[in-house]
This record gives sequence, structure tokens and C-alpha cells, in this order.
Amino acid sequence: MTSPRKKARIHWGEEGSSGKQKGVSALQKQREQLPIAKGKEALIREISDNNVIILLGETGSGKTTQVPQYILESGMADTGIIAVTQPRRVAATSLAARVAAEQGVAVGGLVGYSVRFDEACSANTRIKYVSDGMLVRELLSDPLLSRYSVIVVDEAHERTLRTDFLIANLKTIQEKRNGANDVKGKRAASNLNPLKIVIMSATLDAEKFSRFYNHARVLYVKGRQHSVQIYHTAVSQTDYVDAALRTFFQIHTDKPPGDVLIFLPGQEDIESLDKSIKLYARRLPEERMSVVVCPMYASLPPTQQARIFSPTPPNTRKCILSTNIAETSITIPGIRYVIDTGKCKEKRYLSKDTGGGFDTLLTRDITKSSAMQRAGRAGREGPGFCFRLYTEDAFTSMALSAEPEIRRCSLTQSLLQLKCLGQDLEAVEFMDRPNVEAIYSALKTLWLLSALDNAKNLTPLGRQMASFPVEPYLARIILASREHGCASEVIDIVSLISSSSNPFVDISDQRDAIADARRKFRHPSGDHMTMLNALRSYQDVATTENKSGRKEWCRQHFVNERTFVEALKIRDQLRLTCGRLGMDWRTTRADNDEAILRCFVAGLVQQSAFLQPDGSYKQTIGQAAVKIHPGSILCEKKVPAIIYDELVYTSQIYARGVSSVPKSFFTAVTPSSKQS
Ligand SMILES: Nc1ncnc2c1ncn2[C@@H]1O[C@H](COP(=O)(O)OP(=O)(O)OP(=O)(O)O)[C@@H](O)[C@H]1O
Repeated sequence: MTSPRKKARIHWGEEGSSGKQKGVSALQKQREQLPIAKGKEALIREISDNNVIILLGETGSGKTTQVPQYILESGMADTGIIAVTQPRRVAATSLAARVAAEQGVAVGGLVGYSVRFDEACSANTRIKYVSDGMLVRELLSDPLLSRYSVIVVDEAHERTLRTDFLIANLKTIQEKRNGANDVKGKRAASNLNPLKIVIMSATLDAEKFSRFYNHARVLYVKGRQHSVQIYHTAVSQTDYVDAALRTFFQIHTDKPPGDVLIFLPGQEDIESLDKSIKLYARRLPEERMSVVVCPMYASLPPTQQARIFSPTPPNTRKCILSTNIAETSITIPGIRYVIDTGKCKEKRYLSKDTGGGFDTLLTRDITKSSAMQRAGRAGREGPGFCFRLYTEDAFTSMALSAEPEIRRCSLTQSLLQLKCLGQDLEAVEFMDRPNVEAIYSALKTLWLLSALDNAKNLTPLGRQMASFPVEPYLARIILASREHGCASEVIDIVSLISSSSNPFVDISDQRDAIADARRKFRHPSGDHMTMLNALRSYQDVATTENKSGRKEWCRQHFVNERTFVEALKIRDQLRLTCGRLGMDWRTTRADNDEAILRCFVAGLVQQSAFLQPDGSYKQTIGQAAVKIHPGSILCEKKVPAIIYDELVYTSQIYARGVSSVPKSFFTAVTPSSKQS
């Protein structure tokens, strides 16, 4: 490997900069200097006079942090809570911390947040940053969202399935709460607390949103606080990881202090760049600033994600390697340089016709919207720089925004939630209609899980499934444990599956050593029971060992302590839901593996494959040939039938989280009326 300085330099073309630099000191002064502050009075007036406002403003103009505070301070929302939705949990939690600091209060008081499996709110909370999924969940228990007087839908351009679900439902909720004929005015026929809706983004097709909300008023916030100088490569870069490496060291050797944020598509690229940067950084002359690398991706446990916000030590340059999880809404203190590879991973439903029948992540070029959001992460605290690893022509020819998730992802969970609200996917007025095939597939999945009956009506079991804060198939597994008397074991395993990362560390070149270290957890049936054994062993260790003893035990056994800690929290939530449904989560049949696996078959009936005469596995529902993932303890085995937690699509389709089950289990869960 050559030294970073010897690698070919990348040549950049400069783009005109905009905006002006302003000094910042105290938080209040910063607030006053935000571009949005100039329009505060007008903004409050417009929100007060209109039921729906579409608000566009450049990244960093102050929308997300200031608009909720303006609404609060105006007294407009005195009858309820102000909710601000975010597509990503890290944005919700970090924004709550920032706005609480601006208000001079602790998080969880006046300003709080609510994300899946984590909440900091109290009876005093008036501004609540909430993940879009959590607000959808609240709809199920409060279909008119009556606790809220203003709902701000932020980063609406991302068009996540849950945001689209909210946008559709908010329209009808507002009609009910404000009175059906009340398009512009204030309170009309209804006795309910009226609702105001604010839709926000920096990069939005404002006209489309406006039309959807009966030609709602569109407002623009002009300007950004700090300039961001954008550079494009002079020629296109085929190896974006290598180009990012070279650009990072160009910045590190040539540019003044300031942290660097690099956008990459996924975990694999992040891990590879992490290694290369560390390797090269060690070779730098001692007098140069040192480098600290922080990875950031969705499956990293929240405590590890939080490292990106911690202050950079003196004489050090922090380099954050992130997926698009850090693309919108968040301000990472210290970031002055952004490197944008121009790539992202996009969730897409692979249809059964093409051998799929599942959601998978595919690498693709980003959109203009994403490029602008990424550049916007620099220049939050002072002027910034964005290095795009693609040409200006490539930027010009990018699509404006991504295809909405509703057109490309599995609709199973949304359909179940709509059914609980007495609605049908076909009948709801969405901004963009879902595909017929995706609707059909979701109906079929829910029917196979017994959440819907033959007439597509919600069953009592389906309603119970929707109460759990997990995917329908996992909820089905938990509910099946009622019949089999093994709720305790099943909830433990489901908690581990629902955690943000795998409990087992998988290092491809150490698989033999890892298998050896974990031998005592191994269960012949496969990964589910093995996970349970590992969790139970960890709990034993946790009661006898101190912190460093636990850490050492986890290191020796190649297991991820953070996953166990997170799983135990999730377990509390799942047990609470069981309690609310009158289900006893204490039932146990630790000696009966068969009972536990039967529960998993009830939920994973579609996620199963049978061994073929040629030694491959073929999906029982769907056409794809699947391989057992090399990280699974069953990877070397040939068993007649498998169930799995997920399929991952790389060079081949791999099943992950695999257990072996007798074929006879499948006929038991599939009533004779159900045929694939
Ligand atoms: N956690 C933080 N630490 C330091 N400064 C912050 C923080 N959060 C916000 N700010 C400051 O407030 C400014 C406005 O942030 P805000 O999130 O409200 O902007 P926005 O218009 O919503 O941008 P975006 O569309 O990118 O989310 C930032 O540019 C930054 O200067």
C-alpha cells in the first residue's frame, strides 16, 4: 500500500458558494442569528391563520429546531402537544437534546422524544420529537391523535412508508377534528381540539404536497446561516471507497482543523474504509494531528452511535463514516468537511416473479435531494466544504428525489395497522398509490399469519399482533407461545432478533476460533436456540461478575454485550405488551425445544425453505434458491427444512438466523384452507 500522500490526488472543480458567515456564541444568540428568525412573526401568523402549511427552507436555516419553539412560545398550541416527526431515531433523540438545551431544560421535561423502545417524556412535555413509526403506532390507540394540537412532519421529502401513512391519515384526522368544510379557517363544526399540520423539508416537491392538502399555503425560508463550498471531481471515480480515502487524507494534510463526515452506502464499505484510514493514519508523521474514526450505521447500537456527538479530543481530527442515517436533520458538532461518495443503499421489495418476495437493500446512486442534504451537514456551525466524488454533470443528471417507499417496500405492517384503524390499503388516499402486487403480497402474508381471515377481515389475533412494537411475524411468534406455554423463552429470542445488532460477532477470517469459543451455546437446532443459550449464559455472568468481568467474558465468547443489554430493555417492553393483552409471559418450557420452535414456525411460515435433491434450499413460498449464511451455525449442515429471520441479497441470496425444523411442523400451522 502506498502512503496516502503518494496516492494520486483528486482534482476538483469549484462551484459558487452562497450565504454569509456569522459568528456564534451563546445558544440564544445562535437562535437569533438563524435565517428563520427573521421571518418568525410572519411564520407564526401564517401557521395561526392556516390549518396546513408547507414550509421549505435550506438545510441549517433553523426549521427543525426553531419552528416548534416558535409555535410553543406563540401560545398557539396551548391545548395540546407539538409533535415533530423524524424518519430516523438518532435525529429525534439528538434534536430533543438540542432544543431542550435551547430552552434551558432537561430532556424529558418540556422537550422530550419518543422512539421505538426508548422514550423521554413526561406530563409536562409540550414539544415531542418522535420517530414517524412511533406516531403511526400511537394512531392505533388514539385514532384522532387527540393529544396533539400541532403535528410537524419533518423531512417529508424522504417519503418513508410511515411518513406517507401519516400524511394520508393526518388529512382525514384534520377533517374530523376541525370540521369537514373547514379548508382554511379555524375551528368549525367539531367539538374536538383542532389540529394544525406543518410539512417541512429543504428539498421538497412543494406543489405536490400542497395539492394533496387542498392547495395548502407554501412558505419559503430564505438563506442559510453559513456557506458550504461545493467541489465535484473533474472525472468520475469508479472506486468510491478508494476515492474517499484519498480525499480524506488530502483534507487531513492540506486543510485547517475540522472534523470530516464521509457518506458511504453501507456497513461493509464503512468497515473497509475504517481499516484503511486507521492503517494510513498510523504512518503519518508524529507532529501531524491524530485521526479518530467513528462508524455510524443503523444496526450499530444507540450507545455506539452516540460517539459521533462526543467532543473531538485536542489536536485530533474526527472522521465519521456514515450511511444516509446522518443525512438529514442532525447537526454533528465539529463537522466542517463532508465527503459524499454519491452512493446509498435503498430498501426495495424484490417481487416473487424475480425470485424474491422480500425486502432487500441495493446499492444505487443518490438523488439531488440527498446530495443537497449531505452537503448541508457541513456549514452548521461555520462555513463548510463538501467534496462530491462525482462530476458536476453527474449531479445535474441525478433524479430530484427517490421513489417513495410506498412504491417499493413491503406493505405488511402498514396494512395491518390500517386494518386496525378500519381502513383498507386500496381505499386510503395516499400521495402515491402502492403497487397492486405489493398489496396482494401483504394481504397474503397477513392471511398466512392468521391476522386476516379468508374475507380479508382483521382477526382478533391480528389486532393483538398490531399491539406489539415489532414486525407482524415476530408478534405472531410471541402470540403462538401462549398455546405452547413457552412465552419466557420465545420473548427472549424475539428481543434479541429485534435488537439493532447481532449478538454474535462475525469476523469472516476468524470463524473457526469463534465457533470454538461459542461451543457451549451451540444448539443442534440452529441459531434461535443458540441465541437463547447465549443470553441465558450472559445473564448468569451478569449476576456474578462486575463490569470488567462481563466485558472479558463477552470478548472471550465473541458476543456483543450491547446487544444483550438492548435486548433486555426490549424484553421489558414486550413483556409489558403481553401484560396489557392479559397474556402471562412467565410460562416456560425450557426443556422443550420443540414447543419453542413450533412458535417460530407460526411466524416464519413464509420465511422457510426445503432442501432439494441437489443439496440447495428452495423457498417454500417464492421461487428463490437460498443458501445458509456462513455466520450461521447450520451453514455446513443439510437438513430437510429451515426457517430463517431474514434473507440478505449479496452475490447470492443468504438466509440469516436459521433453525432446522421438521417438515411436519408446517402442516400444523397452515390450516387446510390455506394453500401457498
Ligand atoms: N446539536 C447541535 N449542536 C450545535 N448546533 C446545532 C445543533 N442543532 C442545531 N444546531 C444549530 O442550529 C442550526 C439549525 O438547525 P436545524 O436542525 O433547525 O436546521 P434545519 O433548517 O431543520 O436543517 P435540516 O433541514 O438540515 O434539518 C444548525 O445549522 C446549527 O447551527
